[in-house]
Amino acid sequence: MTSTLGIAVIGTGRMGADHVRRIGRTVGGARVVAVADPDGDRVKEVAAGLEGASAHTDPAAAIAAPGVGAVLIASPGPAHEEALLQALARDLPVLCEKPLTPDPAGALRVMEAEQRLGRRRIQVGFMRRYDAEYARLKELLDAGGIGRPLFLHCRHRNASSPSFFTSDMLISDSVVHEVDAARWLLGQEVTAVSVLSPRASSAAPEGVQDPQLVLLETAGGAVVDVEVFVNCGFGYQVQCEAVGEHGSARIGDGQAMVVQSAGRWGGEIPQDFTVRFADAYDRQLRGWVAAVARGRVEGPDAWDGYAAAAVSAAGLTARRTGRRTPVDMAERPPLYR
Ligand SMILES: NC(=O)C1=CN([C@@H]2O[C@H](COP(=O)(O)OP(=O)(O)OC[C@H]3O[C@@H](n4cnc5c(N)ncnc54)[C@H](O)[C@@H]3O)[C@@H](O)[C@H]2O)C=CC1
Ligand SMILES: O=C1[C@@H](O)[C@H](O)[C@@H](O)[C@H](O)[C@H]1O
Repeated sequence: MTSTLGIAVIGTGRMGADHVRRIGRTVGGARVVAVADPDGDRVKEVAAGLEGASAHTDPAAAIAAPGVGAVLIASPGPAHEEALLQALARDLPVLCEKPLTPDPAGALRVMEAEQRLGRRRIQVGFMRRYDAEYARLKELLDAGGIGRPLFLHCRHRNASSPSFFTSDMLISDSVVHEVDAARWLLGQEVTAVSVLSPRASSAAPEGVQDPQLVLLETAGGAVVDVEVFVNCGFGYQVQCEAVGEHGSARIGDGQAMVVQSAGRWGGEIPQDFTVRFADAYDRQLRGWVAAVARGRVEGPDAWDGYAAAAVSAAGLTARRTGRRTPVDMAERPPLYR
């Protein structure tokens, strides 16, 4: 007989509430048994839609609640470390939204705690790895379909940024996705970062440097450019073109349906990530639950989270100094090889 996995969801904002809905609707074999958010009204509202789930304002209490067999962390990045350490102290499997931690020092502490357990417990929510278009691009590159990759040209545009967004978060919260995608697609670590900042858009909130152009150099000699523009106004766009020695391949044009009518042609642009990456979030969650049922944790690991944080840290220095900044990366521990 298979048992149902009881999940504690930490943070019930946009992503936490979205994951709660997904667990209820599209993921079999699991249910939410506890939710936590310091915003008491919000957490009660989310719990009210769940049968038998307890609501907490203290994440530690949710993680320790009866029936919890796994933890999903969807609080803001700076709160991840504390919740991760609490979950690891109970030897629970975790799906942690990106970034694992915004800073490499925090990620190292988390990896140390996981290594003390001697087995993987953490999956990081780099959901692009579960997106059908990204998976096809990865397959093509792995098969040598366009030869040795030379460039990735990436665009990451949000219609608008939340009120708490800062210039640093364009790198540590947004470009962190491209950092992981580039490492995964190319199978190479990022070794240096440069950042160019054009005159800020008039749509950018006061004091926020938006957009930015982030350049990543990889150990294998590829170059990745990322335009990140989080107040572009027109919608959510994540595009990636790989250029290799024998060809190029591009994803993210979103042209599933092109309508021709009344002398015009066109399609729709999704307005946010919950639409563009809906299938990827589902596949990510199903994969995590299925692996946990087999006693395993798979997918992007804490090393991937650490590596992304180390690249983000170099990016923040590069932006502040205007200089190309080498990435300072620790040695990869055996658990993550
Ligand atoms: N994979 C993806 O595409 C996306 C990932 N994210 C990630 O999800 C996480 C949450 O982001 P959003 O839902 O957009 O933010 P949000 O601001 O909508 O929600 C965060 C929630 O966490 C709560 N919170 C604050 N401190 C907390 C703590 N110490 N413990 C528990 N809860 C706490 C807040 O009260 C709020 O309800 C972040 O790590 C973010 O980077 C966000 C958007 C998309
Ligand atoms: O992860 C996400 C957000 O946290 C981030 O702030 C957005 O820029 C990204 O597009 C989204 O996927």
